[in-house]
Amino acid sequence: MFRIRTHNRIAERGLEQFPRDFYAVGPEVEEPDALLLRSHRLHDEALPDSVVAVARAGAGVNNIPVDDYSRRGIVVFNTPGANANAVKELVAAGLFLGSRDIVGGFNFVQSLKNIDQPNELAKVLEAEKKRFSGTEVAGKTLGVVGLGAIGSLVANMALELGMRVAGYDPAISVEAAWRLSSRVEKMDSLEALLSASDFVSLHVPAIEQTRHLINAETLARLRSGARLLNFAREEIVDAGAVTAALDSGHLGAYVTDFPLPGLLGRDNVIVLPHIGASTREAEENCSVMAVQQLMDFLQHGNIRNSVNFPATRMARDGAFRITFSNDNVPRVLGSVLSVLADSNLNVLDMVNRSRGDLAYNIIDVETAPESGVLKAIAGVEGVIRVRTV
Ligand SMILES: NC(=O)C1=CN([C@@H]2O[C@H](COP(=O)(O)OP(=O)(O)OC[C@H]3O[C@@H](n4cnc5c(N)ncnc54)[C@H](O)[C@@H]3O)[C@@H](O)[C@H]2O)C=CC1
Ligand SMILES: O=C(O)CCC(=O)C(=O)O
Repeated sequence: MFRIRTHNRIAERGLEQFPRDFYAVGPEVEEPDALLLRSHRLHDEALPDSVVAVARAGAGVNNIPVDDYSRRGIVVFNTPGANANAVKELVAAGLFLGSRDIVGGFNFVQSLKNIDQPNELAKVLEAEKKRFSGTEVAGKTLGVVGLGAIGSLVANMALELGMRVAGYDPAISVEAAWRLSSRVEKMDSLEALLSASDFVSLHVPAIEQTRHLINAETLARLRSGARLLNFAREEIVDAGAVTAALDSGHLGAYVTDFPLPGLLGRDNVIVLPHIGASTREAEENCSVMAVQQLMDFLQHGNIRNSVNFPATRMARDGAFRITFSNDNVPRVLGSVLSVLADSNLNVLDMVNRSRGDLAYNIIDVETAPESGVLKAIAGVEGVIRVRTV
């Protein structure tokens, strides 16, 4: 029986893939083998010793202490691209919310609910509508910072709206580069992108290197009146610097999915309650992908879409399987193979992959390994965690 503890609302379409005869799943599950969550924050929360994997049904993993878990051999998964279209569509809305006073106009019309004569209503609307005029996005330049799963879709979408698009991503993946239209102008630096853009949309992960990427200095590079969209994460933007730039008029508007008290109640700030990925389709995609990855890992030891361990997969034909993670240093694999040889276990197949400081191994053996063998493997210097699956 595998035990999965869930946090947040995980779409049923994924959860129903767990065969219930050998999976216990739910928020109250004790001694879980794995956690399945969305934005639930795991920093400062004790992790049960039983956990071997954490699956994030979504893209960002800044709610998970990945470095700490890596040292403990806990495999962290995410679901790359599964919610990208949902975010792209909300960014499209964000562009229009930032360029036309849709929110002001909507609130104004709502405030007229006590006028019951159509003629009188029409008169007030005609007299006041000039207060809510805006600009068009067509012909303007959108700068996209981060051209991964979401940024590349946003860039291509903006071209379809008739915008010019500039992109900046010093570590763009081959896959994202293939997706990107050749009409997107590649910028050499963030500063160059900011000074060329009327709108800027952020699509980078929240990591140490991107904390306050947008600050007083970088905001100063923006064209006067430019609009900033942040559907990535709160910490990428220095909110104090943004409010100062809004107050001075240098920044025309801030549209974000990440509310903070100082941002609320301002005319030129549009704040949404982190709903970028809140569509039925995205929630289902993320849930299905996360569940499939977890099951493949728990039942077969295969790793796909992990943010800390190397992708590792080996076909299975009924053999007994041992998996182990280790520090990526010489002699660990050799010592483990010696343990197997000393125990008369015949190796049928094996795979060894590394990523940075970590390595992961799948070894199929002909006969069932006894618990003493697993203990001996765990005792090899550099081995982090051992399982039989
Ligand atoms: N509002 C919401 O509900 C959602 C927000 N997100 C946020 O969006 C972020 C991006 O998501 P994806 O596009 O799926 O991730 P991704 O991993 O596919 O793309 C991120 C891209 O940012 C680039 N990058 C990293 N540091 C950079 C820097 N300093 N300057 C420029 N580019 C840089 C990377 O090379 C990569 O290509 C997530 O990490 C998450 O924080 C994701 C999904 C939903
Ligand atoms: O699960 C959610 O609603 C948040 C999605 C998100 O922010 C992400 O995937 O990074």
